[in-house]
Amino acid sequence: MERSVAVCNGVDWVGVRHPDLKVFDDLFPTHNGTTYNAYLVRGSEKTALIDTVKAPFRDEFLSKVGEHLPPEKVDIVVVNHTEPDHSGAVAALIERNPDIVVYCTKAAENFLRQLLNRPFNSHVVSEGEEVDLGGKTLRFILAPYLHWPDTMFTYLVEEKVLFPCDAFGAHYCPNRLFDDEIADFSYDFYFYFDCIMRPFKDKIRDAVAKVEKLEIDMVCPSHGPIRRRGGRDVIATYRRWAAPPPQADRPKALMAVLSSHGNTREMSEVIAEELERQGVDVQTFAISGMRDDDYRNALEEADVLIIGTPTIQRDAPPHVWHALALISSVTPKAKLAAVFGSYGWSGEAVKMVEDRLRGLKYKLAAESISFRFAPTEENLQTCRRFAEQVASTVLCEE
Ligand SMILES: Cc1cc2nc3c(=O)[nH]c(=O)nc-3n(C[C@H](O)[C@H](O)[C@H](O)COP(=O)(O)O)c2cc1C
Repeated sequence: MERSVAVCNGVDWVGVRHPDLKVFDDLFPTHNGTTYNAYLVRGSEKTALIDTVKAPFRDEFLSKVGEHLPPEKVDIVVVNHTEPDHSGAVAALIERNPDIVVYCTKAAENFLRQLLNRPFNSHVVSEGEEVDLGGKTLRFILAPYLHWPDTMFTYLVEEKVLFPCDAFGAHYCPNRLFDDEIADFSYDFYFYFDCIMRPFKDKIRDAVAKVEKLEIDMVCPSHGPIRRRGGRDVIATYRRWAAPPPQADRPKALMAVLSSHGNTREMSEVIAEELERQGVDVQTFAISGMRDDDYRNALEEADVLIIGTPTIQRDAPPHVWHALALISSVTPKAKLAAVFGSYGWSGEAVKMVEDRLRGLKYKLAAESISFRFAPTEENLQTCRRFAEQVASTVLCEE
């Protein structure tokens, strides 16, 4: 079994490696495995753990803690975030020491009640609150939605070390622990941001503003290498990746269209032309051939999302559902949408897409329109009025 690793004065890594993991949370591919990082901080009077590990790895984790002190002697376990890959061994700590105190946010305390399903001692922290372990001061920084509502960061004042849980992390399992000992892993660092953090760009900006003020020598995330060399850099990188969309002179419409026989496309062309005439820039994507990333970037700059879909097999086509599924993977600039399309006989798709957008908390900029097969001149005039209505709603929202 591996041993713990000294991080800095009074701090040891007591986490575990999971190099064989192929898919994290049954959701995200992890080509280079991951680590579940946990840290032991020892003051002259008290000892605290910062996060734990996934439950199946609890024995290895407890054995690493045991190199320093019996696990039942740990006074505090700081739960920066309750997701089971970090809180999975809290139950084992409570079993060994029912007096241990869980330091966490209010949301985390609520979540832990349902995750642990047993009584536990807790201390709900407030923004900037500190606990003195005896020459080692832990300060708590609330960072809600990075990436759950419960999240906070912990800062070790004397050593200038930030423990930001999932923020600034990476699913990457090298055989050494520190960034200055291993090869470049910037791809995995970005991939992690993209999968986990990107839907919360506004929250990232809030959290980054708080930690940028701190003196930082090291960033110790809960997954992947410890940043001994590039702590400040990763914070600046997050600031850049989470920047608000650039200011534009005219509002932007993202029009995503699928059209088997050209009927919905014909409608889209008239709608785009009218939107441009009304002062709205239009970026059109052919849904079936687009690159997801181009469309995701466009979602973060668009003032309105317009979906054009035919009805195929009494449904919207799978590519259209995929385009809708991608919305929750980013931070859309606006939650305004419109839907149109052609159909043959039953025409379910437009209404289904409209319902899905409402479920994603979008507001409709205009009443949806749909026509049978090839649009007539009259239908195309309705498309123009639809575009006028969309443009007027967008311009009012500006
Ligand atoms: C494979 C296939 C399945 C279809 N299934 C339906 C359907 O279930 N209900 C319906 O109203 N129209 C259905 N249609 C007809 C199309 O919705 C219609 O042709 C429409 O005008 C296509 O618009 P587009 O050219 O923009 O793709 C189907 C068309 C295709 C090619």
